[in-house]
Amino acid sequence: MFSVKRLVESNNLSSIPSNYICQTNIQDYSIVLNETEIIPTIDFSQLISSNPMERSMAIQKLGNACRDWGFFMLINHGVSETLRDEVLRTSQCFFDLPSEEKKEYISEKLFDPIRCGTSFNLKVDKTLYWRDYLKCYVHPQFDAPSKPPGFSETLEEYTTKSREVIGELLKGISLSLSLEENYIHNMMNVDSGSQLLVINYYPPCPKPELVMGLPAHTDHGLLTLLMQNEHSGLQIEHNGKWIPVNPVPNSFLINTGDHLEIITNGKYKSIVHRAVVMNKKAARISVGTAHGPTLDTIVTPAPELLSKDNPSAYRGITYRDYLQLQQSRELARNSCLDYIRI
Ligand SMILES: O=C(O)CCC(=O)C(=O)O
Ligand SMILES: [Fe+2]
Repeated sequence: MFSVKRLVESNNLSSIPSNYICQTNIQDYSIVLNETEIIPTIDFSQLISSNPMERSMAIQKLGNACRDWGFFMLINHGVSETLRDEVLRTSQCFFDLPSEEKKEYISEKLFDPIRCGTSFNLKVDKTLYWRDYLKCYVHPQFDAPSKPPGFSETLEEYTTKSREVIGELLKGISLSLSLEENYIHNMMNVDSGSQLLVINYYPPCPKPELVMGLPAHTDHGLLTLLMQNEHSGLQIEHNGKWIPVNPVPNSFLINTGDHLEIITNGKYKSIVHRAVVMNKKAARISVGTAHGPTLDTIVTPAPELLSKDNPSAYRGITYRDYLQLQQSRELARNSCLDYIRI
């Protein structure tokens, strides 16, 4: 399999092949950083609290985080550290498998249930990105590689738990918009919705400042739930600056996706983020689950949120067509949302 991990392991790399050198990366670095900015933290236990006062305050905080940041850390979510560690450990084992054993999963077909590959989309990428990936659709039907032992079972348990967490967050988000608790669930067919697991593997790099793990982009779907191993690399764009994210241990990172932006008619914007490579010695692993509607759902702004002063700003499009649109283009900060904006 064509992979950055193999490239790094097979050559004693001291220089970076020219097709990986990212032109914009270095100058981009100059706008990085303002560590004093405080990324919001949401306490999941308060969001599901039986104390109405506590819950309503948490919902308000959640709404503010979605409106002002499109990004927050989630603590006290109830997913055990053991399970998270096992996901990371078995993911490493998957990427360590000999190429022969991963061959059957190599695919660039968007709707193949299991796909592994490198960069973003080799058909359209002008520069190659310093990441290998495994993507599996885990809902409504669960699919995952049968190797290494225990991988599939661990992923099934983890992705079920992450769906439960996202389900509660979406209830809180509906309420934060003064909609009925199950509004987004019903409108987006969330219970039978699509969930895509993406495991990113960023190998060590001798000159990390020259490459990019994933360029600036937004995620499709309603919400993405992300965790990572001990190495950093995620940056989010906030008020025109790149903010490096150093997650609180054991927290999840949650970001709003394009489809939450559509249904809220732009109130909760899909956040631009990217993954830089920072490590010369160790690999970074991040595990994301993107939660969306069913593929056939036509996503439009919620009529309840529209008015004469706030007319619909997005054309309706099925989730399937949107995914196809995203895959046909380079990954870019100007998300496919530009294409459906009215
Ligand atoms: O690796 C990360 O932290 C971010 C990954 C990401 O943005 C993605 O998979 O869409
Ligand atoms: Fe992303």
